[in-house]
Amino acid sequence: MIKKDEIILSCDDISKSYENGNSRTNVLKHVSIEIKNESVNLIYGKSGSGKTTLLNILAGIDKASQGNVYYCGKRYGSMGESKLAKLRGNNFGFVFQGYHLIPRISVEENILCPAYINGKKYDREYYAYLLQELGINKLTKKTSYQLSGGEQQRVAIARAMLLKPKIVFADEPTGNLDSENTMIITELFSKLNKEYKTTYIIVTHEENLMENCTQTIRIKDGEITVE
Ligand SMILES: Nc1ncnc2c1ncn2[C@@H]1O[C@H](COP(=O)(O)OP(=O)(O)OP(=O)(O)O)[C@@H](O)[C@H]1O
Repeated sequence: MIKKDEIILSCDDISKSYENGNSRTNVLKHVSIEIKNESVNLIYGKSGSGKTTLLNILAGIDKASQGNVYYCGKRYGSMGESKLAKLRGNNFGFVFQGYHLIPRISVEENILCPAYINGKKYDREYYAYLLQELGINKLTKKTSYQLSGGEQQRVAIARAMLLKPKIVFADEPTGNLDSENTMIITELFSKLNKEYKTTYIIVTHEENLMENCTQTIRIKDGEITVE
């Protein structure tokens, strides 16, 4: 049991279902989770088990059919859309499945996007540090068309980290990457967790993706399972 003041994010009895004509699919069933501040959390399960749906609801970019999500004790449902967008912009970083880079602008502009969108200054030294750590400093003038999958993923990760978010939500950040790229990324996550106290919520197919993770949330057919 985590102490109340140590919980940065939680959800309480979340369910999500989709109506399709006469049929109804229950994708998440009564999910309750507590995420400790400065922790590393894996959401692990098979394809179709509901991991992405859960991640998106925790990040406030999708809505549950039932139940509540709380950031530092504040309920998403009690905030309007613009307040929730502000909360996301100020506190969250996102690594989406499939990168979601903007195609026609440069790598540098892609990485700096969160600063432009949220009207925020960024730390230039830290930006250079991210480029160095991720091995993408020679790519900044290229566009995403000119990058390999692994390079695109590392750019997407630099973008997620730029504003030193309190929580990074990462959907399969190392999916389809080779072991070298996977190591670069998980080592950076561990470093930033220690140095900048970043909390991670990572969707993965790889149960042993990171050593020293705080908790592994196992999900099967939309339900949390304890093994
Ligand atoms: N908009 C939607 N309408 C209907 N069903 C949906 C919708 N979005 C997701 N689903 C279903 O919900 C289930 C869970 O999907 P989700 O993407 O959360 O799984 P996942 O565990 O992340 O899968 P993967 O590892 O393959 O990405 C799947 O069966 C999917 O088909």
